[in-house]
Amino acid sequence: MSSFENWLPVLVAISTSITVVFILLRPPNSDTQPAGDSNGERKGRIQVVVLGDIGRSPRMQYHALSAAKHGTPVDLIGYSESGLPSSICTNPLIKVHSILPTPAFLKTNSKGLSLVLKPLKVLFQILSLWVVLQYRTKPAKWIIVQNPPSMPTVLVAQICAFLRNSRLVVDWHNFESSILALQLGGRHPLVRLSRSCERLLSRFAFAHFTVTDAMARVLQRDYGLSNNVLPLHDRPASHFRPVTRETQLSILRSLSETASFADSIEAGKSSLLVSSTSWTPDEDFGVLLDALVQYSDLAMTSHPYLPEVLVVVTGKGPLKDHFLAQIAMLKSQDKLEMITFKTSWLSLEDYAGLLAAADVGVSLHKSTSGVDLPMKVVDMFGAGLPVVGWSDFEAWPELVKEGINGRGFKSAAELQSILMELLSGKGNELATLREGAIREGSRRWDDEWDPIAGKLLGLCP
Ligand SMILES: Nc1nc2c(ncn2[C@@H]2O[C@H](COP(=O)(O)OP(=O)(O)O[C@H]3O[C@H](CO)[C@@H](O)[C@H](O)[C@@H]3O)[C@@H](O)[C@H]2O)c(=O)[nH]1
Repeated sequence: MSSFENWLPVLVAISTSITVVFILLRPPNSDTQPAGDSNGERKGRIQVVVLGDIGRSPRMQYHALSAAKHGTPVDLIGYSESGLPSSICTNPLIKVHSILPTPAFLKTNSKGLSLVLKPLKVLFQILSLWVVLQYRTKPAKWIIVQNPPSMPTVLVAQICAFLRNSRLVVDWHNFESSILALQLGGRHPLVRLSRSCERLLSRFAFAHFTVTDAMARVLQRDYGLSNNVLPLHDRPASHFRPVTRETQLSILRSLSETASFADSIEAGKSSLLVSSTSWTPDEDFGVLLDALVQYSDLAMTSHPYLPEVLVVVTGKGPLKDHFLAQIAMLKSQDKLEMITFKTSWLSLEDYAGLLAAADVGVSLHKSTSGVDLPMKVVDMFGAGLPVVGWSDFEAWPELVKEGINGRGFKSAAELQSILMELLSGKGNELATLREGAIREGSRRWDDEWDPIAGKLLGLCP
């Protein structure tokens, strides 16, 4: 495709969105009172917005729960694809508002059709988000919006905040431009356009939360943001917790993914390795497969003392089938004889239990920006699970302390040798890392949120 063709959908989307905004400028229940006025309802109301599946957006759920804990009414806005934890569903202060899902025919991969359908998809997203933010919810004092995606979410939230006199806080999980660069290359015009949009839009926000200190530095240095850039690290929620050996065994027996291995794990003949993912291109499961092929080969030949490994990968997402096909091929070639793979999507309670009962957690998150971090590692620490993760990016040491609560690797060969060290006889190193993980996980989300976000939002001293 020529670069003009690449640009066209974006230009059409931007112009269409601006047109739509002007058409809809005056919502019926608009409220132009200044933020924080005497209107009781509005005074503390917070909207938490993600253009993604709320059930798979734990950080946005945690924002909602924390604000509600301080007595604030919350509108939690996003797609309703996966089930939500009961702490959200039964909370009288949290109201979930579903954004209309994008129709399947607009999600085409065909290059020709995408010229027409991509702008339509963006337009559809703008309209459905707009309807929720402007018509189905009351004006709020604060809007916390997840970035990415920044287009069109942050743009729409920004305009709604302006029209309703709300204060916008951008919650930076990563940069949209760096995710796009993974597919298109860093010099692609769309990537540059996305970076410019992110930069421009972020200027108008009242404040910014970032998932790392390194990300805050990038916003200050490269995006020119000077005020209210607040690192707010992910921390485990209370449902992730370490459990006793007896509870681990009963969890292993109760979960269908692990039940047939429970005795063998108890006897030390098998180990349980867990990874969670959204099956996106920034996680290379090929690295794990390569490492396990080498591990299986050694366990079958020169290192017969190595245990069998049950690998449970949890999560939903686009690349899952590709990964399953790779496993089937390796199995048919007898390259994974010591390894059993299971994939699953579990209830929150079972997911937390699985992490607490496992031997090692694996993170393959490669960080497109270098300054974001995988939330799954935080879940694992909360459950007292040692982590082995891809470490070749700037922010990794902000989360994992080498040899204390986890180990980092930069290649399949390194991962294989770490797994051999940790799993052979489940030696002392694993026990040391487990103690470190429990220590690291003991600082919880509320301990982090209250003094930073709670203070900014006026909910905590
Ligand atoms: N209930 C349930 N949840 C699951 C399951 N498997 C995974 N999850 C959820 O899915 C998350 C992992 O999804 P990813 O999309 O792989 O997230 P990540 O890379 O670990 O971190 C993301 O969020 C960070 C900020 O919070 C970002 O910094 C990072 O870039 C990324 O977007 C887990 O933390 C967990 O909440 C499951 O079986 N059941």
